[in-house]
Amino acid sequence: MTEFRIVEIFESLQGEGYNTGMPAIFIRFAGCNLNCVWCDTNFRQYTRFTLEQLLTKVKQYTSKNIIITGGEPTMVKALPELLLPLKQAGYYIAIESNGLGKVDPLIDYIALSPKFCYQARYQKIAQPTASEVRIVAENHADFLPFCQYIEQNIQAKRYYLSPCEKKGEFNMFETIELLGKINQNRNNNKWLLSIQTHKFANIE
Ligand SMILES: Nc1nc2[nH]cc(C(=O)O)c2c(=O)[nH]1
Ligand code: SF4
Ligand SMILES: [Mg+2]
Repeated sequence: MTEFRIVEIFESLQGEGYNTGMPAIFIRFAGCNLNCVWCDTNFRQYTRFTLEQLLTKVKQYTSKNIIITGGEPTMVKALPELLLPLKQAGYYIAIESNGLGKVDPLIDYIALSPKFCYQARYQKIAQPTASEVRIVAENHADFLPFCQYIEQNIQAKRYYLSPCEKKGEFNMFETIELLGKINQNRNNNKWLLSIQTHKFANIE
């Protein structure tokens, strides 16, 4: 029987990107194909859930929005087995992915966060379309060329830079400075700022 490796399930508000404030049930899957030094998620500790246990748990919450996250949820082979019954039950499903895997077509909203620290891995683009792209801002001479490369190769409605949290500090100045540079000489289709607002609101 299929088992899902789940780090946590909780109901909260989307903290990041265009849907900030949207109530949602977060399903955090274990496992990731990357190992970013500033990763804020323990994706190695998990509990096993059967499909039935997972669906029962989800239905205990009030929200009709689901955010599939991780870890890296595109690595979860059995994901379609979960997505189909969730869609049939009327849930709106969003995903948070690093963009290295293909996103299932049943997903309604795709947020991709390509990682500059693994830029060589993005030479081949697995998922060339998204609802939004969010890149964690890094202070490096090659960072903005990476953002431009992603903008050219992943077609999205919106592009964001997001401050990076290291040891409880956000590189806010660096981030807005980078935004200024990438938006120089453009009025529309600007890159936007995405903040992990849940960390300031002290919610999950
Ligand atoms: N509130 C809240 N919003 C989020 N958006 C993306 C998250 C993630 O960890 O993928 C996250 C998270 O962990 N909490
Ligand atoms: S891709 Fe995301 S979950 Fe995976 S190591 Fe990097 S920050 Fe952590
Ligand atoms: Mg998080």
